[in-house]
Amino acid sequence: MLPNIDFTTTQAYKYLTDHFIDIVAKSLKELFDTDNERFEKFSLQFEDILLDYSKNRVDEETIALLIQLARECGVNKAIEAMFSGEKINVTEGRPVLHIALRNQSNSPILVDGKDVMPDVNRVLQQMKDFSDKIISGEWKGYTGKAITDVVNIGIGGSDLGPVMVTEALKPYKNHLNLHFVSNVDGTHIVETLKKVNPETTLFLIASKTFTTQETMGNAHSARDWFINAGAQQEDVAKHFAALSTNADGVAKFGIDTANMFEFWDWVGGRYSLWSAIGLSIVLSIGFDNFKQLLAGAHAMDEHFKTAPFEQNLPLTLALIGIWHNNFFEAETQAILPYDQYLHRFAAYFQQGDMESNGKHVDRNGKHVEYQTGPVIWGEPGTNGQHAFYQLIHQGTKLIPCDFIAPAQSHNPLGEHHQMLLSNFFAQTEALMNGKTEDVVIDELKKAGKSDEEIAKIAPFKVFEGNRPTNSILVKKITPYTLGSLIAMYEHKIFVQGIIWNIYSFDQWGVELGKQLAGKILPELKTDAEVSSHDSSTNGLINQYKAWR
Ligand SMILES: O=P(O)(O)OC[C@H]1O[C@@H](O)[C@@H](O)[C@@H](O)[C@@H]1O
Repeated sequence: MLPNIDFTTTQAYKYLTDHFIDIVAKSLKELFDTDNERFEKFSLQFEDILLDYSKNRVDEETIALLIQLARECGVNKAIEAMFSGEKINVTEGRPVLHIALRNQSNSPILVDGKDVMPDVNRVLQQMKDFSDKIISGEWKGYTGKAITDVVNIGIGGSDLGPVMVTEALKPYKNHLNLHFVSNVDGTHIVETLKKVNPETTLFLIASKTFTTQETMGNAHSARDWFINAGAQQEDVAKHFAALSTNADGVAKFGIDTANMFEFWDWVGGRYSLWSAIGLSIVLSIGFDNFKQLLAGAHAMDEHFKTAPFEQNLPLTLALIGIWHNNFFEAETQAILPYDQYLHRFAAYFQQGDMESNGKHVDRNGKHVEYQTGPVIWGEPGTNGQHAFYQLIHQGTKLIPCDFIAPAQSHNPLGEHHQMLLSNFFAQTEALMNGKTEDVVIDELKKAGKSDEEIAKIAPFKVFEGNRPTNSILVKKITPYTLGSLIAMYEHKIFVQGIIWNIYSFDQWGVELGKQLAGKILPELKTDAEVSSHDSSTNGLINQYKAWR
C-alpha cells in the first residue's frame, strides 16, 4: 500500500513554510559568501555522477526539513512497495516494475506470487539471439541480403526512449542505420521509406498495447510499401518484428509470434526502454552495451533503495524540485545537457515527468490544493544559450535548471570540449551571482562611456542573479552512466509523485483526445457539413473540407 498523506498537513511542511521566509531573505550569493563549504555540504557523488545542488536557495536546515517531509510522507514505505512488486499503479491495478527489467542481481521479484525474473531473462536472451543474427548479417531478408536498416515504428514511450538512447550512445553504434517513425503525419513514414530498401530493412513495430492509432497506421503503411515493392506475404516474417504486451494484436497484424518480443503490463510505456521496447537500442549498440545500460540503471536502483536519504541522489533531486515547485512557485523545470549526444534527453523526460506527474487528483480521488508536476523542457547547451537563456537570466519567471555535462568527450576535437564546458561552468555561476549595477557602471566607465550614456544603458545590463541550478557532472556518457542517469531521473519523478500524493504511473489524461479523434475521423471521410460540435470545432472542420 502506498502511503496516503497530504504533504501540506505534515509538521515538516509547516516548518518549511516558516523557514522559507528566512531563506527568501537571503540571496544565493550571500549563502555562498557566508559559507565556503557549500560545495562540500551540498553535493553528492554516486560512482561517476556528481550532483552539485549547492547553487539552490537551500541551507542545512532546508535539507533537513525536506528530508523530514519525505519521511513524513512515507517515501521509505513507497520505495519498498515499488521494489517488492506491490500494485502501486492503483487505477490500473498493476505493479510498477521497470526495476525488474534491469535487476542484474536476479533476485526474485514476485507478482501475484510468481517470480517475474525468468520471463525477463528469457526475453533478454531472445533479444540477444535475434540482434546477434541481424548485426552479424546471418539473418537474411527475402532476397537473401543482410539487413542494413532498422525502422522502429512506435510513439510516446515506444519511441522517445529508444530515440534518446540511440542518439546518446551513437559512439557505440555499429553499421546498422536506425530510423524512427512516430508521427501519424504521412510525411514521417514517407520520408523514412525514401531512405531504405525493402530487401534490407527490418521494421520493429513497437507498441505496448498494439492498438495505438498512429503506430498501427504507420505499421500498415510500411507493410503495404513492403508488399508493393514485390515481396510476398510470407516474406513479412523476415522483415517485421513486434515489441508488445499484446500477443493477439500482433498475430492479427500478421507478424510471426516467433518474432514477437514480449513485455508485461507492469512496465509503463514511458519506463519501457529497458524492456523489449529497447530492441532498437540493442540493434544499434549490441547486446553487451545494452546490458551495461541495464547494469548502470540497476546500480542506481540499488543506490536509491539503500542509500540514506541524506546521500540519496534521486531523492535529493526530487526534494529540491519540491522546494522550487511548492515554495518558490516555479512553474517549470529546464533540463539542459551540455552534450550534443543528449539532445533528446529533455524531450524524453518531458514525457517521463509530465505524463507521470501531470495529475490534479490525489490518491483519495480529490482535487489537490497544491501544485504537482512542473512543465519540463530544454535543449542542449550551448544552443539554448543563444535562444532562450535571455529569459532565464533576465525574465520575470523563476526557472530552476538542471545542467548536465560529461567531463570527457567522445570527440575531443581541439579545444571544443573545453569551450563547451567553460560555458557549462559559466552559466550556473552567472545565474547565481548575476551582475550588480556597480559592476555594470564600472564596466561601462572602463569602456569610455559618458555618465549620461551610462545612466541610460546600465539598467538593461544588470543581472539579478539568484537563479537556482543543479549541476550534474558525469565522468563520461557510457551505456552504464547513461543507465544510471536515466534511472536517477525516473526515481526523482517517483519520489515527487509520492510526496504530492498522486498516482504517477497511469496516464488517463491522454485518453480524451484519442476518443474525440476517433469520433471526428469518420466525419472527415464525407463532404457533408458538420454541425455536431461547438461552433469553433464545426467551423474548423468545415473550412478544412472546403479547402481540401
Ligand atoms: O506503446 P503504445 O501502447 O503504442 O503506447 C504509446 C503511448 O501512448 C500514449 O497515449 C500514452 O499512453 C503513452 O504512455 C504511451 O507510451
